[in-house]
Amino acid sequence: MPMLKNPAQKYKAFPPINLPDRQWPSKQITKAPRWLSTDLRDGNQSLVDPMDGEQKWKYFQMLVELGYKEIEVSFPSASQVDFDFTRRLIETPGATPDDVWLQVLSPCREEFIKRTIESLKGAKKAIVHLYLATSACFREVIFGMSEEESLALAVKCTKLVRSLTKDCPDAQDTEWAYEFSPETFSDTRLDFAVQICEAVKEAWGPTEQNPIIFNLPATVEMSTPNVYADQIEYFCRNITEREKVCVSLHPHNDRGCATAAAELAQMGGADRVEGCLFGNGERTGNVDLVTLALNLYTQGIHPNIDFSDLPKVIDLVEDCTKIPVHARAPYGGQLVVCAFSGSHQDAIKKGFALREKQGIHEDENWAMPYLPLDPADIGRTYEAIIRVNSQSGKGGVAWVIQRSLELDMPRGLQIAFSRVVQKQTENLGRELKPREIQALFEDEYFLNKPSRINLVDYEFSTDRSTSPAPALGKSSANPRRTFVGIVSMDGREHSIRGVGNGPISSLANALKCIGVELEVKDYKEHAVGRGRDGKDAKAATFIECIVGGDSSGKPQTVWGVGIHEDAAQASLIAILSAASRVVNSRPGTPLPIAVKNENGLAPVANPVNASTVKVAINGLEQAAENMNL
Ligand SMILES: CC(=O)SCCNC(=O)CCNC(=O)[C@H](O)C(C)(C)COP(=O)(O)OP(=O)(O)OC[C@H]1O[C@@H](n2cnc3c(N)ncnc32)[C@H](O)[C@@H]1OP(=O)(O)O
Ligand SMILES: CC(C)C(=O)C(=O)O
Repeated sequence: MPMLKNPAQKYKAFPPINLPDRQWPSKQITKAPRWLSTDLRDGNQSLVDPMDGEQKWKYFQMLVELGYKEIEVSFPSASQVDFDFTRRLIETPGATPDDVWLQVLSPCREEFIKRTIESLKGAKKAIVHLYLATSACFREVIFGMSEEESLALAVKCTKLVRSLTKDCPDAQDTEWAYEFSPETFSDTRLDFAVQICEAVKEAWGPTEQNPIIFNLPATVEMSTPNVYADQIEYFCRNITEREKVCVSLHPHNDRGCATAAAELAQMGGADRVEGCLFGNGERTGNVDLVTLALNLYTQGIHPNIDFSDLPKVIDLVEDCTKIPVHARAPYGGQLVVCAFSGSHQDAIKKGFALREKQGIHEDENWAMPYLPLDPADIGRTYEAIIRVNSQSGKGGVAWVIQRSLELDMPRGLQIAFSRVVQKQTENLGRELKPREIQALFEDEYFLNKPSRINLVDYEFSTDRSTSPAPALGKSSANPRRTFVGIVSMDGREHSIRGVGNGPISSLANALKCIGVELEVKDYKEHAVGRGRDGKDAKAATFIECIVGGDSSGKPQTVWGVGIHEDAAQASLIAILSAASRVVNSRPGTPLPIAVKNENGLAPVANPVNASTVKVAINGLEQAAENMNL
């Protein structure tokens, strides 16, 4: 059947509440409400496979650890599992902390109420919760009961609970509280909701110290959240002896507005909120207690619930409910602290850099583009924040390399490497994981494998008679340097020689002998790793080179990266990394090399083996001492 052309013939708009002097819109939430977790009741009753005793046990312990002080643990008259679970919580020494209230639910039926209260025998603190239909729809459809009959039943059952609990001489070991839910409050004539609660209040006889809980459920969410807030404010203003009443909310999420409804209704005067972690519960679920708590937290109000290790909570909830937390669920969803898109990544990276630069302590002043909460506060790692796919830009790639290798890439290198990543993400048609990006970087710049070109042995000499010329980062007073050495390329050794203003440029010049023409354009270095006393620190060098020209004759930019304990060696490695990339970019591998031995040095033909590599390293270490970059 198609959707109706005129839905008004079937569905009626929810009428607004006549409350012209409503106060809640200008109120602010300034403290955490009393929380009631109904994960083990409303959450559990809506699962495909309700939790068994062991799962409920684990879940209860987690709720206690998180800081919940009121927990609806069961519907004891419904099943033996629920009854036995309630008994286990009471009978197992230490299972229920002294400051935790066990709440149980029962319909307004005498035999069910008796069984329910039987399940609570010996509890330290217990809340008996009854519910009864009060809305016209529910009364008429479920019971065929008038308002008067409904009120009479509520009073009768409340008196029964009272006689079996706080008035019962045998039940004095327990501190009793009572909760009544007019169902569905949000669709009940407001004056009747107040009237039935007045009657129930009188029947129970609450005190200021032990107020009666009126839980006002949006059993089915039927209106915009402002209407619920109006209803709650109306109730709070009209119920008498307000100081003896705790007004509780129980929003469901049929319209997807449960969080907003709970927040606006607290502004309307409510004291307490019932819900489930990650919004589990009937149909679209109960209001999400995680969202509510962390919404408060990000307003600077501690919710009195500790979500420092949210991933652990998610694991247990998913394990017990068999319902995965949605990837986009507020705060907990896998993707909610991740940025894939370039501009988001760029903003977040800059935000973290600024925090570091300004020396802002991790516990202070959070002002981060796109991230309303510091992921570290809820046990989420920064590694997961920026993820790289084809929508990502240089900022995200740079973030990953920064966090994995501690390399602060120059902007030009970020741009160059992000093209490599982009190509790979498009080729694979998927996200690249940080370790894959790291591997791609190490591979691209020869950080974890030998370069195509390696130094076997070499030395520098200084020619003080040569007139000085400005060199990169050098004073013009520097003498000319000559590089003479042996490099291996694809297993063949070659003697090379070059001159320049310093070691970098003389090596670059020498590489012409093997057909690689590089002009060093820019050079940056920084320390990596902060070992004690800087001892374990390494130098990372980034060198930007201009290469002679591609087939169209256009000069190309090539970056090389070198990392070494010694800064001088790091820069030579960076040059070789750039040179190897030039060689790699040429068609055919290994290359037929046109060796230009312009200095008259004969190529050395023996291939590289382990011992020559060792010689190369020793040679580099020795040479470093003499180097003046
Ligand atoms: C909004 C909520 O979440 S309320 C909580 C809902 N949770 C549950 O229902 C889970 C546990 N429930 C159960 O195990 C069963 O429904 C039981 C044990 C409570 C009752 O089982 P049964 O007697 O077989 O009845 P059934 O499951 O068909 O429930 C409907 C009956 O409950 C009655 N009922 C519904 N709500 C209430 C209430 N608040 N007070 C009294 N009776 C009620 C209905 O009128 C109906 O009675 P009828 O059979 O005389 O017409
Ligand atoms: C029992 C009541 C509070 C309930 O679960 C509801 O109305 O949704």
